[in-house]
Formats: sequence, structure tokens, C-alpha cells
Amino acid sequence: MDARAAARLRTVLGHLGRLEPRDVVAHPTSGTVSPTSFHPQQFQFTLDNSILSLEQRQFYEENGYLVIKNLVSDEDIQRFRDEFGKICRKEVKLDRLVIMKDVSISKLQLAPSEKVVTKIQDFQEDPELFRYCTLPQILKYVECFTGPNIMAMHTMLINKPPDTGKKTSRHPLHQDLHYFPCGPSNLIVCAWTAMEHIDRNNGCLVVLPGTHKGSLKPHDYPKWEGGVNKMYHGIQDYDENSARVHLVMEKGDTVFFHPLLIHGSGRNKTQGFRKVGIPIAAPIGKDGCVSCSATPYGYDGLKPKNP
Ligand SMILES: CCCCCCCCCCCCCC(=O)SCCNC(=O)CCNC(=O)[C@H](O)C(C)(C)COP(=O)(O)OP(=O)(O)OC[C@H]1O[C@@H](n2cnc3c(N)ncnc32)[C@H](O)[C@@H]1OP(=O)(O)O
Ligand SMILES: Nc1ncnc2c1ncn2[C@@H]1O[C@H](COP(=O)(O)OP(=O)(O)OP(=O)(O)O)[C@@H](O)[C@H]1O
Ligand SMILES: O=C(O)CCC(=O)C(=O)O
Ligand SMILES: [Fe+2]
Ligand SMILES: [Mg+2]
Repeated sequence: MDARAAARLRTVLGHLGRLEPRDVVAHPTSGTVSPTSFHPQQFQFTLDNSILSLEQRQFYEENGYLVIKNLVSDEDIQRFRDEFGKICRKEVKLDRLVIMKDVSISKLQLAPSEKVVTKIQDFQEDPELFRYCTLPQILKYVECFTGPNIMAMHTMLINKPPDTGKKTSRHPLHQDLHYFPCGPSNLIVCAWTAMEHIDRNNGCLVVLPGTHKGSLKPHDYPKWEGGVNKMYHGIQDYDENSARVHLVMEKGDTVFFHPLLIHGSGRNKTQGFRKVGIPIAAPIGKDGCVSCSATPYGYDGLKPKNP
């Protein structure tokens, strides 16, 4: 990311009800210990503050993810659904939004509706959807990983369609860091909020616990017969025997996970469109994401809402 983009990004969350830095201290590797929560262990993947319990911190350190129940209200989720519907029907148009279709559904040439949009990306210019990235209860947890100067590096709303039989609704196992060569990786976190009940039937998030402690693996398109969606790369040398955990979540539950955690999602075997909202967050400033000089598909950051 160039200096101009970084400067623009810096302004963004300054306007957006950023959390008070009172409980947050320096990155734990600096050796600083928070007066509010002294834990004798050396933590590598979480920062010292009083938000996470010791048990929650230990869980994230060990597994690379943490589910927080009931974090986003039904009312907010309904508003995001309504706005998503308007975007799909082209009642709302955004210049920089990326609209993605499922490769097997795109061939059907259907009229614009929620049935043809698998995912939108880069919704930061839509004030209604961007509200999601600014919800205080989301930022509160994000801050446990990024520290107080938070930026949204990427935003998505996924509308996983019913599988057409070709298994193209799957998302291969991957690491998000493959898509953004930024760092330090331990200060980046992805938030994934279930916008309805999600389990293995409609293709829940699948994680390989503990893999955040490993390195970035080579990714490529999986050799799947029914087709693979553009940019849906997967890890090639994946060990089929490693334990997969299927995260069953209720509407409003949010899982926070590390960008090296290996994850994906299975087929949607229901007739519903499984919806989740995702921002990927990172810190800004000299300790943050400044190593990234180029991004994989031309993403150059958020625009300040109140310049
Ligand atoms: C600081 C860092 C920031 C960055 C952070 C990043 C974090 C990332 C985190 C993790 C990220 C996770 C990983 C990620 O998610 S990465 C995903 C990134 N997303 C993209 O790259 C989406 C870009 N989208 C597009 O390019 C278009 O929407 C495409 C080209 C896909 C469709 O174009 P359009 O809308 O105009 O469609 P059309 O109906 O006119 O069809 C045109 C042709 O395209 C075929 N087609 C249609 N759909 C697909 C498909 N899905 N897969 C393959 N092909 C497809 C279609 O059959 C037809 O082919 P043909 O019949 O002519 O042969
Ligand atoms: N043996 C495997 N090798 C490579 N990738 C796998 C393997 N098993 C699962 N995956 C990946 O993990 C994702 C989730 O797997 P999961 O088994 O939950 O989904 P599914 O096979 O579509 O559904 P189900 O097993 O519930 O019928 C899949 O979409 C696929 O990308
Ligand atoms: O919700 C899903 O299917 C997983 C999406 C995902 O991991 C991603 O887009 O990077
Ligand atoms: Fe991902
Ligand atoms: Mg399976």
C-alpha cells in the first residue's frame, strides 16, 4: 500500500467511533504488561486488555479463532439484508463494489436478484453496510487483536447459494493471508458474522484449529470437476487427516480468526442462500500494515467518509 493510501486509511476509523485506548497496551512482544489484566503466560496472538477472559485468550492462542455469541442484533442484520437486496436488484449502485456470481449459476443468465449474487466485496462506500465495520461491539473485539488504530482492509458479504449439484458452492480450504501480503500477521483479524443459523447443511465455516501457528502455504485452484469460482484458491498439500471443526453458529454470532488459520466452507445443501458479513481488520500506523505495497486485485483502501 502506498503512503497516500495508508494516509487515507488512517483517517477512516478516526471518524468512526473508535474505541478509547484506555485498556490497551503495547503489543505483548514489546514486553509491556497491562496493569488491568496481568497474565503470567506469554501471549503471541492476542493483546493485553481487559476485554477477553483468560480462557478466551488461551483458546485463541491455541486454536486461532474465537466465537463470540450473539454479537450483532437481529435489527442490524435485517438492515444489512435489506441493503444487500437493494444492491442485488441494482436499486443501489456503488462504483467500486465487486459483485461475484457463482460460476455455475452465472451461466443461467437470470435477472438481477439475490439469487445471482454469491458475494459482494469492497462495500466500504455503502454507509449502511459499512456500519457493520463500525459497530462498537465488533470493534471492541477486533481491538483485542489489532490494537486501537483499526482499519478495515477488506469487506465482504457472502450469499452462498444452494449448490447446483456441481459443488461450486464450496470454498476450498485456504489462508486469507494468501490474498494480502501484509503484516504483522498476528495483528490482523477477520470477523465473520452469521446472518442466520449456519451449520453443515448450509455450508458453515470449517476450520483447522491451531494452523495459525504454521506458515503461509502454497495456494492454487483445486482440481474440482464441477468448476471452481474465480480466485477461490485452495491449499494444495492439505493433510486429509487433520481435524476439521465445523462451526455451528446462530444469527448474530461472530467468529474472529487469524489470517493464517486454514479455513473454508462446504456445500450449501439447502434451498436458502446462506449469508455472512465479513470485514478483515488490521492496525494502521508504523507497527501496522505498511509492508503491503501491492494488493492482489487493486484494492487501495477505504475512502474517508468525512475528509
Ligand atoms: C490490504 C489488502 C486488501 C485485500 C484483502 C483481500 C482479502 C481477501 C480475503 C479472502 C478472499 C477470499 C477469496 C476470494 O473470495 S477472492 C475473490 C476475489 N473476487 C474476485 O476476483 C471477483 C472478481 N469478479 C470478477 O472478476 C467477475 O465477477 C467475474 C469475472 C467472476 C464474473 O464476471 P461478470 O460478473 O461480468 O459475469 P458474467 O456473467 O458476464 O460472465 C462472464 C464470464 O465469467 C464467468 N464467470 C462468472 N462468474 C464466475 C466465477 N465466479 N468464477 C469463474 N468464472 C465466472 C462466466 O461463466 C462467463 O464466462 P464465459 O461463459 O464467457 O466463458
Ligand atoms: N479431503 C479433503 N481434501 C481437500 N479439501 C477438503 C477435504 N474435505 C473437505 N475439504 C474442503 O473443506 C470444505 C468443507 O468440507 P466439508 O466436508 O464440510 O464440506 P462438504 O464436503 O461440501 O460437505 P459434507 O462433508 O458435509 O457433505 C470443502 O468445501 C472443501 O473445500
Ligand atoms: O463464508 C465462507 O464461505 C468462507 C469465506 C472465506 O473464507 C473467504 O471469503 O475468505
Ligand atoms: Fe477466507
Ligand atoms: Mg465433506
